Amino acid sequence: MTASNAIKIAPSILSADFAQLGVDVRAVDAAGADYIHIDVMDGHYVPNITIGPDVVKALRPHSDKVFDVHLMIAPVDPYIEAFANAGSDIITIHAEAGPHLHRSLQLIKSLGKKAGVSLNPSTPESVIEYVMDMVDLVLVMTVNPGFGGQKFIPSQLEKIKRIRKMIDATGRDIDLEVDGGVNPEIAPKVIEAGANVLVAGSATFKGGPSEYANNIKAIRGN
Ligand SMILES: O=C(CO)[C@@H](O)[C@H](O)COP(=O)(O)O
Ligand SMILES: [Co+2]
Repeated sequence: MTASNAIKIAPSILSADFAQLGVDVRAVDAAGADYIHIDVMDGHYVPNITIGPDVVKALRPHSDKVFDVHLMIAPVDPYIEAFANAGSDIITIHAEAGPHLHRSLQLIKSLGKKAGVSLNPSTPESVIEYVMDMVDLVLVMTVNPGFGGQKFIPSQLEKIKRIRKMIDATGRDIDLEVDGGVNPEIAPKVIEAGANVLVAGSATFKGGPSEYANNIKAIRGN
């Protein structure tokens, strides 16, 4: 395995202590996180409300790690620039949320950010066929979006395998990220299927700050 396809762990701060998010971002950074996964929910596209661009901006000075911003917003286009300006490195949108996927990806790229597309468990991989030349990351949701702490949906392993083939066929360095219910037992299965970025919320933050490094190590499998 080369450095470019080494496994990356992206703690989802949805499971952090919201009363001291900056402290928890520093803690997972120091504990070995590769990306900081930030779940943005609008109470419309998903049945939960989390954080906005001002919070991303406030967190930015707390870590130099990649800010992997997962936007669960519809329509998402009016908010992309604010999240870019807030310090996002990767901006991931849901395939159906733009509402025009190609246009949304063009916007993200025009702002100089890496662009990701997220697929819900019921969304087929065919929706990304004609935008593969624009994406830097494909996110496979292995739970329905909206909440942390849900159970991994095994049917998504086949989708991960198919997307790995689509990515390899491009010859480009595109992250294949898996999000939802990932823990040390599930991690080897999604890696085997072809994922290289593992989001983990509850499995990273369980047990409190003294456990973050052990938890990340256990998910990474070393
Ligand atoms: O985007 C989402 C949920 O919509 C995720 O990022 C979850 O927050 C991951 O949490 P765990 O399933 O790992 O607890
Ligand atoms: Co997420």
